[in-house]
Amino acid sequence: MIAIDGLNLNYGERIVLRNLCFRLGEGELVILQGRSGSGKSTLLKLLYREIPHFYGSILLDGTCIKTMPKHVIRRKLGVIFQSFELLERKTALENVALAGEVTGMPAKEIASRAEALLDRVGLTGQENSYPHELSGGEQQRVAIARALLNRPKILLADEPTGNLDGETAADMLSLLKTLQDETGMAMLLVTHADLLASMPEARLISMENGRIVER
Ligand SMILES: Nc1ncnc2c1ncn2[C@@H]1O[C@H](COP(=O)(O)OP(=O)(O)OP(=O)(O)O)[C@@H](O)[C@H]1O
Repeated sequence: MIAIDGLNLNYGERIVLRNLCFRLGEGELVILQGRSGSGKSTLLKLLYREIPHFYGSILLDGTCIKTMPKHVIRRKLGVIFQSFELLERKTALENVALAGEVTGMPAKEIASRAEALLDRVGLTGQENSYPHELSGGEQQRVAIARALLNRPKILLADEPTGNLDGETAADMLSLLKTLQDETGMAMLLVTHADLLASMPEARLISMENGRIVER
């Protein structure tokens, strides 16, 4: 589903990714670790095209991502961030709905999917709350619902529990794992947390010297 070969990326003089190769298969769960500043977020940003320029090859379902319109990538890839990144002036439901608006989904379908997803992540009754009225864990649940609205085949999660306390973080990871099992999507999870115990089936990789190393 994702095939990366010979990926190189510099920020000025700083070489971040060097000749990186990586494969993510259908339904696979991969945990990416590595030192701060090693390039983990950069790799995810390249995948969802927040960073448009790079040297090398990134294929998504066999197609080079440089040739794919952004809305097509958004349909294939869901993304969750450490800082949730919800729009403050929009309600939980509106934040989730946005993901369907950018990919051109019909309004009726957006509404029914968004409500079902908020329900699924445990936010029934809070559809009309604004982000500042929600706890960190609840905001991350909204972000998860938003990431799943387009039923992506791949979920990218960049430190999704970094801003949550230990217990809430564990709940969030268990929710992500359950949703992954239910949907069959692949998941690439960047995290510092020690998850081996809670996700024993995960493939563990790390970013070292600009490359991916299997662990
Ligand atoms: N926009 C940018 N301009 C210049 N340098 C950048 C930019 N973004 C990231 N970097 C640098 O690229 C390197 C990799 O950053 P990246 O955020 O990918 O690391 P990371 O592994 O995700 O780190 P962390 O675990 O701390 O989030 C770092 O040295 C960082 O300072």
